[in-house]
Amino acid sequence: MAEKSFGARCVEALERRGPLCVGIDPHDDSLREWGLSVDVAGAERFCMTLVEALADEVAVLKPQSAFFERFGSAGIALLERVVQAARQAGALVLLDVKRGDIGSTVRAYAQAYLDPSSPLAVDAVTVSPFLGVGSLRPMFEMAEEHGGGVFVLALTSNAEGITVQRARRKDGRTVAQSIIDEVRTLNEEATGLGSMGLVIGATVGDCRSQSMPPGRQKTYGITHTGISSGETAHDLSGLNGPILVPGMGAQGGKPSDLRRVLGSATKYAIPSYSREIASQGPSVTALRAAATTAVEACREAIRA
Ligand SMILES: O=c1ccn([C@@H]2O[C@H](COP(=O)(O)O)[C@@H](O)[C@H]2O)c(=O)[nH]1
Repeated sequence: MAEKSFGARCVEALERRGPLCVGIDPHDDSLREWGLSVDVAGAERFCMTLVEALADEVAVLKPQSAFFERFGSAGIALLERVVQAARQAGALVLLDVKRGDIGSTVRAYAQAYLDPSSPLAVDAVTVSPFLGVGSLRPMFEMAEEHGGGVFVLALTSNAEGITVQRARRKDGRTVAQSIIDEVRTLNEEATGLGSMGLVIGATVGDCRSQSMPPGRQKTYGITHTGISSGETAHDLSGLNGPILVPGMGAQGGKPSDLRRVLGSATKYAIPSYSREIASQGPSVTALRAAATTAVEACREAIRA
């Protein structure tokens, strides 16, 4: 049993370091922009420079597993080194790996990422709920047991997600809302912030805001079918979990979107930038300055 839950560690990190996650995505283009070779050696230089610049200042670092997996076993070995270096320097590491499968297989994924004895153990992972949130139970259990966190995709930042995530169920809720509701239930017993989070892109529609005029609120009832494409009207009240907010920067999301998309749940938002911050490298000083600018803008937007 871990000493502290991921929720508690997340609160501490966000309070001490500010609301920011920086993605470690060794894209071909990013490697070239830094004058690096598009291979494991180039990716290693890229990732370790980001770790050197940011791991002792930024609350959460988020390696994107795909960019490592593409190099085969050498890429996975690099991912292990990056995770270890980032955690040693004090950042929480959220592995963006979006796993999901039948429960018995999810258990193996949970062992891979959330069992502290695994070579690839991280603080938290992203998971895909599209085989049913219930199929992810072994991941939630492993997280509870070892103080890990799980971020469930609900409203992703890409436009293609809309057709699936905003589809309406027979009970009138969107698929996304039903995922949000299941994650809310998982956090019900938590003392302090729960460890089960959501992924909600900065580019999605407005949440169901308590500050909306009453006349407008009515249109967001669960049986309503006329929500425009700009309003997902998701209800995050009582979630009591952290929310990873990708889509910031390169995909067009801005700090001023946080309130619109998350409403009062903005308190535990973790806005996430990958390419935009990396584009300021390879200078360590410039990377730090970019992270400082981003965290200050997000902090200000969350406070507003
Ligand atoms: O809804 C989602 C979920 C995950 N991502 C991931 O975040 C980064 C975004 O990179 P940028 O360079 O900041 O656009 C990337 O790893 C995605 O796989 C997301 O974009 N949207």
